[in-house]
Amino acid sequence: MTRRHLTLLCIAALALSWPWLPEFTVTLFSYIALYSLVAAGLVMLTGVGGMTSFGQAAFVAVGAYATAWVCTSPTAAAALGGVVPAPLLPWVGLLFGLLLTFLVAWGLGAITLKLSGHYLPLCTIAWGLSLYFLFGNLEFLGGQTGITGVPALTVFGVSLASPRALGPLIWAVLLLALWALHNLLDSREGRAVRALKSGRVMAESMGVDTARYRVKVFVLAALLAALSGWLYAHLQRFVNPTPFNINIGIEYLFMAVVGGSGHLWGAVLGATLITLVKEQLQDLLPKLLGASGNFEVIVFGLLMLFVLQRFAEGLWPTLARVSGRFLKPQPVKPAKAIAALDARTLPAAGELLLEADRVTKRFGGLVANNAVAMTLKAGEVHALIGPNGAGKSTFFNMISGVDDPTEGEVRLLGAAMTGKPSRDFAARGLGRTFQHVRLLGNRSVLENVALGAHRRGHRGWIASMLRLDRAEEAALLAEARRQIERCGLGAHADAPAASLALGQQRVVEIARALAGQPAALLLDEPAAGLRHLEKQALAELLSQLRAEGLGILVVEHDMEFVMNLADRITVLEFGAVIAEGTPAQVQSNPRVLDAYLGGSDEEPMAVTA
Ligand SMILES: Nc1ncnc2c1ncn2[C@@H]1O[C@H](COP(=O)(O)OP(=O)(O)OP(=O)(O)O)[C@@H](O)[C@H]1O
Repeated sequence: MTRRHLTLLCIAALALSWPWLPEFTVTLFSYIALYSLVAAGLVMLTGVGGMTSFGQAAFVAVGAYATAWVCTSPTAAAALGGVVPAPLLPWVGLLFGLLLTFLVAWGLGAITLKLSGHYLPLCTIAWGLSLYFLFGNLEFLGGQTGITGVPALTVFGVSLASPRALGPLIWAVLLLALWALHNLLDSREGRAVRALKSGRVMAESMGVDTARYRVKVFVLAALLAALSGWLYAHLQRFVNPTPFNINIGIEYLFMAVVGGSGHLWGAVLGATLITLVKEQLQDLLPKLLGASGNFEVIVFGLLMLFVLQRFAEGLWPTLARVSGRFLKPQPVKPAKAIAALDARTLPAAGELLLEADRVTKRFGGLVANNAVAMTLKAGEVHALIGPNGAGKSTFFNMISGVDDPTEGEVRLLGAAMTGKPSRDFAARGLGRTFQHVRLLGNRSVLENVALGAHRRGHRGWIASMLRLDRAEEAALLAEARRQIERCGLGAHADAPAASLALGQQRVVEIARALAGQPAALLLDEPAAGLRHLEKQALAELLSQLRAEGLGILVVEHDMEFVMNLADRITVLEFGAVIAEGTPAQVQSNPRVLDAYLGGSDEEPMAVTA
């Protein structure tokens, strides 16, 4: 039995037993599905996208209040001109709620998602509280009393007035949402969302518009919360502000984190556990202690501490590991059609790729780069060397769009790039690696490398969710596998990136850059951490890429590696270029010897040719 079979079996068991389950259990299961829907949005936002939100309860409220108002308010009835039949009003409420949520979430996201660190979670608390108090204070929404008389949902003339009747719809919505989210995560767009967690610089360098993706994930999570709110309003048949306060927002986050915030099924597991444990504690503790009070909150808090201490990634990964021992792996179906990916015509050897024209960078009074001029041509390896603190990384940032020069200009394939973000550099043909490896450690090498080809595909979120992107996805994965094999890591393609040695991870970064089909490749200390034979293999790979016409700029401390590989070398000291030329010219340059050895009388640079 595979994991998919087990999932289908559980769903079938729940569906078949539904008519015979006690009323109380049916209600409990319906609420579990409602909570799971919000928690699944939080998995996408927090676990996958790396943005913590305590304020999701407010979006549940938007969905719930929107439909309650549309279905009960005379103003809404007048606005609809009395033409919408009563059974259709909840569906108008759904559309209205989703639209409102979309606008509110887009607005809030555009303002707050630029914040990093603890500022973003604090902001989510702030707007979570604001929206909660807003609902409680608006007269037309019934103030603290709320709105009563919310009608039951009607589907094809059948009234879903009881939890037993509405529950199957709630579960169907949840399962459909999980299916769509699973598909999204298993796609080019999902990889881009995952990349958000490892920081703006890496994702942007792969061509991902991080600001846009952050807002999109935020809106998606908010829409799922609003959908839950809509179902909640028609299950409960009244709404008031209490279930949408900040405590509940924190509880939703707990559900995602306890279940496993990086896993969609973790949301369902977390929602189930927390709902059941709370329920049991509320019953059990007063009996045990012989007094009434909110004791369950105290025990609940302690249980949370225990779970998070023992299972930092939530319970789902452990459950999946244990169950994996008894389940067969899911067979991988080969994709039917291979779509063509975007391909660029690479410049001819000798053509100018990258040009830094008197690039200066000042940090306050410190001049990290002082009018640095440098070029990179197709079909050459150009090395940038210099002692620690010489300004190499700063320059690397200038020519890759991570930072803007204070003065001077950077041109890529003839286009002025100053002030443009890294993703525009990637789009124009620049691939790069990082001094400190930036991979998605728990994703496979294949997925990491496929991220490098992000810009070469086009299918969007909806196509990904509906699995209409399979041909393109197969092409992206095939391209990633080709680059992995080209870099000599074929045997590791399906292993998690973090399981590889550091040297191999650096090569994975090169494969990832190559997947974007760059014309210019910038490598930040590619030989660091590599053993002798690995360095030889890397040098061979880079020589081969040079022969194919790529222009390669290497920032490197390993002089033997540089001198044996580079065609030209630029030497930086105190932010300025002190020498430029062939390895032989640079090795015999007195200023270079001075910079490295503190005096030209000393031994020449320890380099073997
Ligand atoms: N964001 C920053 N703010 C202030 N100073 C900075 C910043 N980034 C770099 N510097 C300073 O600029 C100078 C050049 O640093 P940079 O990291 O570019 O050198 P490097 O040649 O890459 O050094 P290493 O080989 O050790 O990586 C250093 O004095 C550094 O302290």
